[in-house]
Amino acid sequence: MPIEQKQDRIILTHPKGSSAEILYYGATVISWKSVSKGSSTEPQERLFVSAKAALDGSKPVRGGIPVVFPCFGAPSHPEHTKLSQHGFARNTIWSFGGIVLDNEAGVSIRLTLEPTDAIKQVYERPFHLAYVVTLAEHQLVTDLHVKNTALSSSGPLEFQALFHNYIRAPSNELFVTPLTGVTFYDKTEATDELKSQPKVEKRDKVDVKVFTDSVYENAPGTYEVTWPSGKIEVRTKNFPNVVVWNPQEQAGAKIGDMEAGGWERYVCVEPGHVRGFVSLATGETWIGQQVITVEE
Ligand SMILES: O=P(O)(O)OC[C@H]1O[C@H](O)[C@H](O)[C@@H](O)[C@@H]1O
Repeated sequence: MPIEQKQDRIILTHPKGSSAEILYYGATVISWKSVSKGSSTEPQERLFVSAKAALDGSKPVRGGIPVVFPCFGAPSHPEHTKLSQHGFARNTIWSFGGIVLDNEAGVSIRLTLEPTDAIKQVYERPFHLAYVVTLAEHQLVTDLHVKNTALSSSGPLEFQALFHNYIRAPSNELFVTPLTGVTFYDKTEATDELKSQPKVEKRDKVDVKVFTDSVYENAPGTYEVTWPSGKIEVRTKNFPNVVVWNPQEQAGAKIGDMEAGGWERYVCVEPGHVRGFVSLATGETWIGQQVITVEE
């Protein structure tokens, strides 16, 4: 069955062998298996999920593709003061919104989220989110549609959004490109003042062999993660920023739901709009998209 609805998740299966699993909790993609382009080997897992990750809805999933909305990191907007880090989209149960495609070009479903009672306690703005996950032979596509459903008198909806991709790859052997010359903010710095000082990326190939938490500003929008035996491309629309994060042991050992040495098995390459806010007029819809492709 190409689209199987279980109690807590949806499983997509493509006729050419790839598959994906999406939890209703957080609309979190927790598995994407795809074959390599030139080989007939079994489909391989392309995302990292910590063996210690909670998948029961008790906390955001440590791995896969959590959806970050409406704030990235600690809240900085006056309307977000009661929100927790990375907002509520990643720790709320979404609803099934239907099958979008079911053929060889793509197997695709939609999940939706509107303010729940719990969200209304901490966030006053009305909104409608639709998240479409599409599986192709060598590709996974995710689209987030944000609609401002408020009355016209309420002013624009201001939000941040990001796809927190945990890409499975050996972190000490990989490079993220092309980021040369791009301005970034280094969240590994010790003080807020240093964190807010722009730096310019001088490396042709960005590695994550040391604790890395960099927010690139006017980023090119298409990224490659390359390691000796593999390559993944992340192509994006409407996301001017990208975050590259790997805690290495220095910060990773302090993360309660990180498996031992987990930081050696992934890099987070997170396309988003997180410097400043998207400003969305009443009745309008904003769409952010990524296309992740296996290139080896
Ligand atoms: O632990 P979490 O709330 O899931 O956040 C995990 C990480 O997300 C992003 O990559 C941020 O840039 C990091 O600063 C943060 O540590």
